Parts: sequence; C-alpha cells; structure tokens
Amino acid sequence: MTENIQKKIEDLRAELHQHNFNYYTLDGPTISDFEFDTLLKELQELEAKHPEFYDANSPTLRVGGAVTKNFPTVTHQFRMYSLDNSYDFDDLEEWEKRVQKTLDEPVEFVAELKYDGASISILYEHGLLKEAVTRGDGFRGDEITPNVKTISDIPLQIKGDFPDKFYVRGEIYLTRKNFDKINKRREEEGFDPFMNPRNTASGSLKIQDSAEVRKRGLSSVIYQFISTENTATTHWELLQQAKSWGFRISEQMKLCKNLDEVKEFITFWDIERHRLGFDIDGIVVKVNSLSQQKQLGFTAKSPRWATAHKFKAEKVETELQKVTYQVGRTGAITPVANLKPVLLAGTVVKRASLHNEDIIAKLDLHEHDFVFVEKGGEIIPKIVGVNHDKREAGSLPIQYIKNCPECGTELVKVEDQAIHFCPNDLHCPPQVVGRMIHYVSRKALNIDNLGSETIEQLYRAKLVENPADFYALTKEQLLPLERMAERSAQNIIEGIEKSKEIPFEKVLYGIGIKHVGETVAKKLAKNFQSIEELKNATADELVQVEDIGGKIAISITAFLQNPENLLMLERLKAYGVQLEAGENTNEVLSNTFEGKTFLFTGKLSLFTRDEAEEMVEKHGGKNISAVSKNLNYLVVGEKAGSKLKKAQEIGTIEVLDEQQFLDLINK
Ligand SMILES: NC(=O)c1ccc[n+]([C@@H]2O[C@H](COP(=O)([O-])OP(=O)(O)OC[C@H]3O[C@@H](n4cnc5c(N)ncnc54)[C@H](O)[C@@H]3O)[C@@H](O)[C@H]2O)c1
Ligand SMILES: [Zn+2]
Repeated sequence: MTENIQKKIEDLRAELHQHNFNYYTLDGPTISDFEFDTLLKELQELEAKHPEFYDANSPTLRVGGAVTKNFPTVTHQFRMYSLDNSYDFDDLEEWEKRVQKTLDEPVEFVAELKYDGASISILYEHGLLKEAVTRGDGFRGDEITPNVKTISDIPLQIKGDFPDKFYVRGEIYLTRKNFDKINKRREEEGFDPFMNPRNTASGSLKIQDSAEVRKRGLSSVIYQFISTENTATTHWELLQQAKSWGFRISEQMKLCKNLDEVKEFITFWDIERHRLGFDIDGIVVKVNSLSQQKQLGFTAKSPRWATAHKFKAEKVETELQKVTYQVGRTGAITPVANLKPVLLAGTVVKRASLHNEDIIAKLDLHEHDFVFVEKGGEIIPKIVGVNHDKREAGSLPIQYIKNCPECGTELVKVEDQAIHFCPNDLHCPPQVVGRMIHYVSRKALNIDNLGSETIEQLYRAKLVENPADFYALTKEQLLPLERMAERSAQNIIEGIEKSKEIPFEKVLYGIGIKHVGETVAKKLAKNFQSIEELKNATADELVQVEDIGGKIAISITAFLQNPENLLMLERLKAYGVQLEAGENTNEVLSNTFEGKTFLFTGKLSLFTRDEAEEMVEKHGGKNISAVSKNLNYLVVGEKAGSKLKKAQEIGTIEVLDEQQFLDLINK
C-alpha cells in the first residue's frame, strides 16, 4: 500500500516537472492550467498525508521555472515567489481565516487583475533602469535587460523622489491586438501562428535579438515595489508612488475593506474580463498593510499574504454541424468546425478551429457529434472533447480531405509539421491572391491604394494573376470595377508607378519566396547585388549568409528555378522594378578580410552588431551565424557565453575583443 502511494507521489512529481518544462522553458504547455492545478493539488494532498516522502525538489515546494543557458544568470536579491491559487470561494475564505487568525486585527485587501504573461524583476539605481531579470527558479533568473528595454511602457529613466535603489516586479504581457498582428505577419511570411498571448509574450522575452523583441509590441504592468527604504506603509500607496514615478500600474485595482468586496470584484471581472484588451487568468488578493505582510511571511513557495483566485475557462456543449476546410494565403489548410451557434464567454460562437488532422484524430471526432467548446488562453474557441453519450449509432468518423477544396490539387503534409498544404502555390486562387496582397503590402512594395478587395476583384476579372500584371494595368481597366472612382483609380496607377523606386531588398521580400521574411530579404540583398547573382547562388552558398538555414536556401533556389517565377521576374525588370541593389549600399573599403569569416557575441559596447557586421562586409569579410570550424574570428563583448566556450573547444578560432577587432581593420 505505502509502496503504491510512494509510486503515485513520484509519478505525479515527474509528470508535473515535465509540464513545468513544457510551460516555462518551451512555452508550449500540453495541458490546461486547470488540469495542471488539479494534478498539483492532488500531489499536495498526498504529500500532506505522507510527510515521510518529503522531497525539497517537489513541484509543490518550488517555483516551476528555470534559468536557461542563453542569457547571463543573475541571483535575485529578494526571492521571487509563486502564488497559491484556487478556483473557488471556499478556499479564499479559508485563506482569509488563516490570515485573520495570525494577525488578530482588522485587515484590508487589495484586489488586482492577474495578468497572464511572464513575470519580471527590474532593478533601478539612481533612477536608471539597471537590470531586468526573469523569475527563473525563483532564486536565480535570466538577465534579459536589452529585451526589456524595448518595451515602451517601461521607463528607462524616472523622475521624482524615490529610493536610490529599488526593484519593481511586474508582468510582461501581450495585448490581443498585438498578438493578432504578430500572427498576421507570421502567416504572411509562411510560419505557423502562435498559440496564445501568454506563451508568445514569454517566448518573446527569450529571443536573442532585441530588435526582434521590439517588433512584438509587448506591454508591462507593475504590481510590486521593493526597497529597503520605507516610503509607504501599504502596498496600495507604494503602487501609487510607483505610478507617480512613471511606472504603469493596473487601472483596475480595488482597495477592499473586507472579503465580500473582494468577492464582488472577482465576480465582476469573471464576466467583464472578456472585454479587456488582454488576457487575465484570475484575480490576485493581497493584504494591504506592509507590516501585516511581514508578519505573515512566506511558505517555501508563496507569500502567505497573497493568494490567487483563478477563473475556470468557460465550457459549453453544442452540436458539430460539419467540418469545412480553409485554404490560407500560404496554402496551409485549416479544418474548421462549424457549430450550432452557442453563447460562450460573452460572444456567440459558430466556429472553432480544429488546427490539423492529428487533433481531429485525437478527439476521435464523428459527424454530428456533441462537442465541448472552451475559450481558454486561446482567442479562437477550441473543441476540448466529445460527449460520447450523445453520439448517434453508426455515425462516421470525420475523414480529412485529400484534395485542395479550392483547386483540387492533392494536398501534401510536411514531414515535421502536422499541417497539410496545397502545393499549387502559383495557381491555387487564395494563394495567388495572397501573393499579390503580400506584394503590395506596406513593408514590401507599399502600394497602399491597392487594397485586398480590389486585388480580389482584379483577379476575378482576370486582369491580374501575379505581381508583374499590376504594371500593365490601365485606368480604363480599373474604372468598371465595383466602387471604383476616377480619383482612386488614378491613385492606384500612380502608386504602382511609384513602387518602381522601392529598393531591391523590399522587392525581394515582396515577391513572396516562402520563408523569406523582411530580415532574411535584407540579408540576401546585402550579400547578393542583384536577382541575377541570387539566381546563380547555390544552396550551399546561401546558407553561408547569416540567418539563412537549409530550409530557406532550398525554398529560394526552388523559387528561382521555376520558369513561371523567372518569367515574372523578367517582366518586373522590364517594367523598371528594382531587381538590383542601388549604389553604395555595399561600397567596399578594402579587402583586408577577404576569405575570412566573423561572428560577434556578447554585449558589444564600441559598436552595435549591425555596424560591426557592416564593417566586416565593407572590408571584404563574411558574417556567419554559428560557431563551427569554418569560423575564423569570434569577436566577444561583455558576458559572452556558450559561443565563446564552443570556440575555445574547437581551438582553431581566433578570439578577439572589440578593440582588437578595430585594430585588425586598421592594420
Ligand atoms: N498548463 C501547464 O502545463 C502548466 C505548467 C506549469 C504551470 N502552469 C500554470 O502556471 C501556474 C503556476 O505558475 P506561477 O508559479 O507563475 O503561479 P501563478 O501564475 O499562478 O501566479 C504567480 C504569478 O502571477 C503573476 N501575476 C500576474 N498578475 C499579478 C499581480 N497583480 N500580482 C502578483 N502577481 C501577478 C506573476 O507573474 C506571478 O509570478 C500553475 O498554477 C498553472 O496554472 C501551467
Ligand atoms: Zn489549392
């Protein structure tokens, strides 16, 4: 019997460790928070009954995250804790009773939204942002200062009368609007969309390139202020002070005289949260008085002076009417469940994404099943289960389609992805239209008077089939289109004409080579002076360029070998579109570095990474992206990590500091 219990405890610990890893390190949880919390609670109860199986490493006693090898590790001066949580009011009342019992005096609470993102601790010294660190394992975290500095509502310097040294703690999160924007861009660039704002926010903070982090549009909210100086006596006041010094605090906090007021706040936001522009997963309740907080103290994992009341994802049952399939502009197929309309989380839901074939199989979905639909962290509702009791005898399992619903081409399934694609990228209607929409988009050829609707009309009227056709359009052809006025037709023609001045790198992005996003296009244009040069490059040569891996290289060569694409490029060139780099983007100053490869790592202080790479190129060298035997020089800034170690192991790579690099140029 005890053996069984010990095994049960150990299995639960192992399982929870794995989920922590999926959630914190991979940003890809495989179960819902509710399921996770239920397992954790089960373990907690078993451990309480069986103290003989105590283990300091148990997930019940430790914060779930970890430090990574990708950033410098920093030890927290003040530990970062987790929060006890629960899904019902009984537990909240229990918590209040314990608090009252310890304090034996009136207690005030602050109720706050529990923002669903990633926590951060930021150190300020003399009013300047000094260091930003993730929670990690609670004792030590990843130092991600450059990434946090890109977040626009986090002040780099503050004004007022504040302690010389203090920490603010807060949550970094993504608004739904910015989350949608990111996914739209990913779709345009041929990547899978991200799952939900929380994982995307957390993942964004771990990107190595802070310019890329900036593009994500992260937000912050500060919910704790820590210093050794006493500037206030309550948590509430501290936050108001923080606000006056320039920090963003939540607009929805409430000071509560008693638990009933807390409950009111919780009940209100359980409904109203759907109208916020961001995700919350519950309400945090804190004891307001700082001296009372001190008296209450901490358990191994959480403060006793705070607790979280979490919201359950709403779940409803409805009937599956049929499964249809959408073809995206990149050719990706998305199965969609069409549902009998049902009210869920404040909106009427008629459709739910089924993501891919594997998910349909895992659900074992049959025609006309009654399904459970949930709106959790994801924006789009998802089907989480089937009510087997209501399944009609003899109903058939859903069969995934074999051919493209738009053009009939047989679908392909990419090896390492669960998704099906229509490979007919040049003639499948949504893909043809998608490519033209991409071509005129702001970051490509920027023909802003030409909207997607007009492009669809032009395509239906058989006036355009690929970007080169735009340049043959006349005003007379545009005028008969629906809702087309003389003036807008004129603007479109002028916009098309003006796009001939758009530089090569943007054209490269615009022609829609799969996996060639903005950054890759820039790198390509830097390394290859014209489309001709690019055509002549082999896949091996392409992968020498930083940021270009095998998958991208193959996609580029395939694109540039296709006769239809070549014809389109010929025509674009004939119309005067820039298919060569302009002058002096790549002037060569010397050939000092000819045949030599460089890589920069760590925090650079004499120049930025972009400047450094440009210097290498201007002196005839090449930048590569990984440490290998092909690398000649590794230039290291402050806090260089794994790349330096690897270079030292290889042994043939010369390691330079920034000054030595400059000296090398001048030699
Ligand atoms: N689905 C999974 O596989 C999986 C795995 C691990 C963890 N989880 C989820 O994460 C939870 C554990 O994570 P945790 O330790 O970060 O606890 P938590 O997320 O439940 O609570 C602590 C965190 O809340 C955040 N927070 C947001 N608003 C706040 C506010 N106003 N005041 C204070 N803190 C605020 C802070 O970042 C803090 O670190 C689990 O209970 C589970 O729900 C899920
Ligand atoms: Zn198709």
